Amino acid sequence: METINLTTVQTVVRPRPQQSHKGTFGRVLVVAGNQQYGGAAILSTSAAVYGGAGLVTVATDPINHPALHARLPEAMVVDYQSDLSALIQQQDVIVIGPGLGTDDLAKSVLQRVFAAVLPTQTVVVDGAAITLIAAKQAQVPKAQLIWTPHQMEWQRLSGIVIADQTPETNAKAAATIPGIVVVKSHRTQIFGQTAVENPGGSAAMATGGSGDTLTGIIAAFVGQFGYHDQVVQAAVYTHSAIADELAQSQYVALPSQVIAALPKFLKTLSQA
Ligand SMILES: NC(=O)C1=CN([C@@H]2O[C@H](COP(=O)(O)OP(=O)(O)OC[C@H]3O[C@@H](n4cnc5c(N)ncnc54)[C@H](O)[C@@H]3O)[C@@H](O)[C@H]2O)[C@@H](O)CC1
Ligand SMILES: Nc1ncnc2c1ncn2[C@@H]1O[C@H](COP(=O)(O)OP(=O)(O)O)[C@@H](O)[C@H]1O
Ligand SMILES: [Mg+2]
Repeated sequence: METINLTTVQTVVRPRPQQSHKGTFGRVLVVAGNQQYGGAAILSTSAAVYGGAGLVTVATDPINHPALHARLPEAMVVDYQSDLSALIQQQDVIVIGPGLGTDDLAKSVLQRVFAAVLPTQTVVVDGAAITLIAAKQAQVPKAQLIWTPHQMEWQRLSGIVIADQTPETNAKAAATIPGIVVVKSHRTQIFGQTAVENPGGSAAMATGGSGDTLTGIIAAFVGQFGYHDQVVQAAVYTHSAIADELAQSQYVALPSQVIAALPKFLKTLSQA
């Protein structure tokens, strides 16, 4: 399997056009975070903001609102149980699933969001959203989809047990699923028009919230650079390349540190 190539990443992340405004760089809605997993909502939303998305809103449980306002004043915050349909219409990218849970409330949020999504929008389907779809608790929406399962979620979605997940079996299963599939592991594989493996990342990333963070980076990249294989590849590469830099001097690469490093890393990439 070919690996993600740095030249591709540099082609995606270009300097920002000066004649621009916040609307130029994508509107992102993150639907995430139940009462237990507010951190997942904070990480995904922060990664979208620090990854350069122009306007970011998070729909989450009200218990998470004060923390979000305090940690991330750039983001707008709404109750995920409110009617989100008008808000959804305004978005370019919707992330759904990080820390959403799999109870009835999560199901109802997921079903209502999917019912409002437009075919021209990109939906990043992660975590609990994948688990619920795999359990046939929600239908796959007609949209530009990006799936980000870890190996256990991929097992649920594809039916391939982790021990049997190889580039060949994964590619075959991904071909039956609409959109781009990012099978996350210690060597993440990305299946779209092309199939590539991410050469980066390490055990320093094996800590809760790493995947939540990736969803926000992907959303920010699609919001700025469009829905393409190469854009998703660039997001996966960026996530692990920053963690690799941190891991040179740290035992763990904390997701919030990866997020904090995004603006500088992207500036350097854009100047290459
Ligand atoms: N701060 C927070 O609020 C956090 C919230 N989280 C949320 O918690 C929910 C449950 O997520 P989990 O992923 O823990 O639960 P899951 O039940 O989906 O999967 C975790 C299980 O899969 C196993 N596994 C095997 N291979 C794996 C691989 N390559 N990568 C990851 N796991 C692998 C793990 O050992 C574990 O037993 C998600 O919605 C997630 O977004 C987590 O992201 C942790 C942090
Ligand atoms: N040992 C490892 N080597 C490389 N990357 C890893 C390793 N462990 C985890 N990662 C990366 O960290 C992320 C974990 O995602 P996920 O399990 O969904 O995390 P969470 O749901 O806790 O946020 C993925 O991008 C995965 O590729
Ligand atoms: Mg996850």
